[in-house]
Amino acid sequence: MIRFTDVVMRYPHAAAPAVDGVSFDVPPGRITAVVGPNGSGKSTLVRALLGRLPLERGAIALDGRDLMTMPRRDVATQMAVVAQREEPVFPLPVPEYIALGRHPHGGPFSGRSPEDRAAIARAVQRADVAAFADRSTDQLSGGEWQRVRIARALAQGGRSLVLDEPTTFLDIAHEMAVFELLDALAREGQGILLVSHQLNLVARFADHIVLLHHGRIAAAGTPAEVMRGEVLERVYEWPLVVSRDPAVGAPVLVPLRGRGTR
Ligand SMILES: Nc1ncnc2c1ncn2[C@@H]1O[C@H](COP(=O)(O)OP(=O)(O)OP(=O)(O)O)[C@@H](O)[C@H]1O
Repeated sequence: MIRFTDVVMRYPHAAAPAVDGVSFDVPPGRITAVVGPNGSGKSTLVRALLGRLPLERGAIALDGRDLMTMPRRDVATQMAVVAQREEPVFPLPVPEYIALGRHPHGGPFSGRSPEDRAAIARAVQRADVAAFADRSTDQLSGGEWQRVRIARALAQGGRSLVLDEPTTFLDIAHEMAVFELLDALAREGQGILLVSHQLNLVARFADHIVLLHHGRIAAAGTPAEVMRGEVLERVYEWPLVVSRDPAVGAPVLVPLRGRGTR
């Protein structure tokens, strides 16, 4: 489980914190989604998990241990992260890139043990990237690269999986496949932390939604509790309505045309 407790984060020389007093849990067996407008602090929380930015205040615990002082290799065996952006410094064959996910688990031959090979094969199958196995990472479309990065995180394994906008660049079928995959992983017991702008899909798949606004939690709870028109309209500063989609039985947000017109 990942636990954020009163987390405050500030970029160097910034007047205001990017994350300001945020507390929530990412328990096993659940999809916890963090949503909010551009610049609301979502990726900054992920940067903390990656150890890229220190906390000004508060704490982040990973399965009860202080994440900020844990050896990064220990962190990597328990939590896999698909960051928002990542360009490989040099091209790698796709299977070798995915095998990097096994690196924290072993020594110099990591990626080659029977256990590693099984984890990699399963990740390739679940992320549906077998078709790119003979390519290198610089020969992929944006969506294909995204899926290969998800495969690397699945190969890495661990009890927690963190994904920052994993369906950017994906077409409808592959986007749905990723949400279905996250749902399956959660039902198998993984704790999923998902940052996404896809509010309607989040409302269908997430168990718990944390809505950030200017670095603070504007609302948190079940999709029905957070997907309320007046809350979302205030946070996103755009006229919208929230209704219930009879086809899928989940709240659905419809942005309206033009500011102030209904
Ligand atoms: N490297 C940085 N240096 C200074 N300020 C930054 C830096 N990265 C982000 N910020 C600021 O911190 C705040 C939170 O940014 P963050 O990237 O966490 O937003 P976000 O919610 O992930 O947005 P988006 O939806 O656009 O990805 C914003 O005000 C942003 O301008």
